[in-house]
Amino acid sequence: MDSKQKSHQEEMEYLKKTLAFINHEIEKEECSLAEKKSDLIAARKEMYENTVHVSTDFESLIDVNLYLSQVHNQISTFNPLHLKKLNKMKNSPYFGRFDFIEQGYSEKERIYIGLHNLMDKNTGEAYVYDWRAPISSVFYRFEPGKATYDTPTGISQGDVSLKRQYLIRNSELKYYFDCSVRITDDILQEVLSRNTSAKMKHIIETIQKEQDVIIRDKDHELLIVQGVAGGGKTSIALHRIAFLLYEGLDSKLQSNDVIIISPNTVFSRYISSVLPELGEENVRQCIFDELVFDAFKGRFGEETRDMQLETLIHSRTKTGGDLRHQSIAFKGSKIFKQILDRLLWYYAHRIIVFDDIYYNGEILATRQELKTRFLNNEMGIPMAKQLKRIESKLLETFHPLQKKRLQRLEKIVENHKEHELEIKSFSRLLAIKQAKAFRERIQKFMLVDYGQLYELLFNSPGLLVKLAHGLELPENIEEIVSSTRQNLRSGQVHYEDYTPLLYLKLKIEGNDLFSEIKHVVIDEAQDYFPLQYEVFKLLYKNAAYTVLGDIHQTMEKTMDRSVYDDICEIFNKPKSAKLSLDKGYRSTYEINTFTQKLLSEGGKQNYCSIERHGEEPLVLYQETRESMDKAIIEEIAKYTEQGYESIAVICKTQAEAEKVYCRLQKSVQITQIKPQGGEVIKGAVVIPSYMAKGLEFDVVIVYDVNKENYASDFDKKLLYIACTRALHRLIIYYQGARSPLI
Ligand SMILES: Nc1ncnc2c1ncn2[C@@H]1O[C@H](COP(=O)(O)OP(=O)(O)OP(=O)(O)O)[C@@H](O)[C@H]1O
Repeated sequence: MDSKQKSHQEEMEYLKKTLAFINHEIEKEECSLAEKKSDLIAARKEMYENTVHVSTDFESLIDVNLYLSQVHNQISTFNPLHLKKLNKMKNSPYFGRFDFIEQGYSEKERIYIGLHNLMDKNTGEAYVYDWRAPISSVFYRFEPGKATYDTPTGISQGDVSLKRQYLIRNSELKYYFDCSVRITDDILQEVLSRNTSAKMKHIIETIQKEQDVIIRDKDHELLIVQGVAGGGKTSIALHRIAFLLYEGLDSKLQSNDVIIISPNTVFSRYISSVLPELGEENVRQCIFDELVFDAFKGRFGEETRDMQLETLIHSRTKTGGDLRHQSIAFKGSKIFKQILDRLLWYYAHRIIVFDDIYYNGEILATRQELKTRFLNNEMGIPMAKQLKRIESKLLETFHPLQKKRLQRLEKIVENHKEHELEIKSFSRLLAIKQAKAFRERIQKFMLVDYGQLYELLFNSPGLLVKLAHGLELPENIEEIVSSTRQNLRSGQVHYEDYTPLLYLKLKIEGNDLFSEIKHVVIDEAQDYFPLQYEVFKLLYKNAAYTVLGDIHQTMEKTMDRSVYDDICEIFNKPKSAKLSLDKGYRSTYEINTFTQKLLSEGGKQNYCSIERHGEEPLVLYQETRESMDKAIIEEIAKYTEQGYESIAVICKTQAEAEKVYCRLQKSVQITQIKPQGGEVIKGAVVIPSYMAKGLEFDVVIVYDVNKENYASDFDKKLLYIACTRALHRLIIYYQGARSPLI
């Protein structure tokens, strides 16, 4: 037997042995779950038989409670998660191996890497190591030769003598091969050439070295990643969460302690399967719109981000379009944050007018005392809370006086003939009325409202400009102020006003929510303005942050890398790092080459494409809208027949998508992706460009890229986002004159 055959035989034996162990564990786990289930049923039955079902008697409620807590305990031990993990491992127990001789030892260890740890607790034999275990990092980071990895007690060194990859499916070894330098070879090529699915998939078998560095980073409280389109940012974010949950087992980091801020709900649904696939519970996901709407409790919030973008796209050619753009940029800027801070100062120092507080002829506090108490806020308590404290203190001194006041009122009433017979009741009535008036008098200057304060900024002539003294304002600030004033007066609060409103609310009222959040992941970071980051900081005060974005995928604004400096400055974490990902994994080489040309000269980036080849993108002319529809219908049929699983017709706006959908659906099976819809992104879909952000499709057909539709820089960005969604095929249609952007 030659060494190759011997090695093959060894691998087959190892797989057999591992599978036998997994089957044994599955059997054990099934028995244990069955036992727990019958105990649970018995406990419920016992509770049902031994307790009353309707009662007002306290004793019997205590009884019910005792039984209930027993049932709850049993429910909490009934956890099928481990069984699920084992079943996944049965399908594919591991995907990699390396042989390692730890420094100071002579024995070579075979380290097999898979989805989860698999260890025989009786013998201590480790069949498989979890891909997140410290030693597994060697697989992702080193070629054969010297290698190191972090352990809780320091850095371990050793020698890697072999590195091997496997494809095991349905418990069968399909193939394996030895790899040396990087995992960019056959398996990666094979994975990337597959068709996409309706849900995002995990990438643990082919994580690249530079991606692994980000996933396993534990040293930074703020990690910023600038990555090209398709560079794996979202994938990395999710794998990083899985890693942190694994690492955090000791520090009790749980899925509830982590939150992902996603660009929209379609995207949230798209990524929702990755963590469960990795055997972790899903973490909370939230979009910025939800954050503000929840905070405003229905007071503001008719316009969504999608609606804002639609308006911006449509208003390009209309008067006022530019003003809206400038207003959005200004209201999200660092300068506007400074103005809001000054507004808060101005309100506290100049606007709140305290009164002397009298009751029953005694002075409880002079206006000066109240003001000093209010401004002497060394602990930085939020304004509303500080006022509440002062109010409580005043009420504390007021309460004992109420009795005295009543006695005094009784005396006064006694002297009034018409109330002779009802001295007590009438005096009490008077006392209640006066107490109410007293409270109202205090509350007049104790209540501070963020909405009214925001209005004041735009309603008081010259106030904003005065507060902006020394700051650089946009040229058309007067127009921005007057249009905002008009909007606010007519009850229209635009999406760009939400962030400043929320900022004021959080500053004034403070925030006790989300204190449990320990890690925040912000994906599509380029979509947010500095003021939104200020809001994140106020919301998730104690959290660490992973921020991932691509400055080339902004929509309504232009951006450069300095945005990441702003983010660092805002979060102000002692340990932060900025990393880049320059390699695009999503699209073929030909599509990547095409999309890079869409970036404007100044916006060119270091870009490196994966060497996966496919057909050149097509730019096709159609004479009429009807012929364009017909051609698209034919393309969808053709690509569906060729086995492509997801085909997107990307339109510029929701309005255009709506119309295209209505026409196409008469001839072809197609779904329209709507902002709040629950559609699965599979088969053929119609979607507006901005909603396609973060998603990917086997085939992308961009609809009507003509001179009118795609002309401005803003349009160019939408076009870039649309085209970079394609994995295998990109087709661009236009009717009339071709857009100068392509
Ligand atoms: N190491 C990898 N192995 C296999 N596939 C990968 C790897 N890295 C990225 N991919 C694949 O590349 C595609 C793009 O990844 P992802 O969506 O995470 O990128 P992104 O940077 O968030 O893209 P965008 O900013 O354009 O939305 C996905 O299909 C993902 O599975």
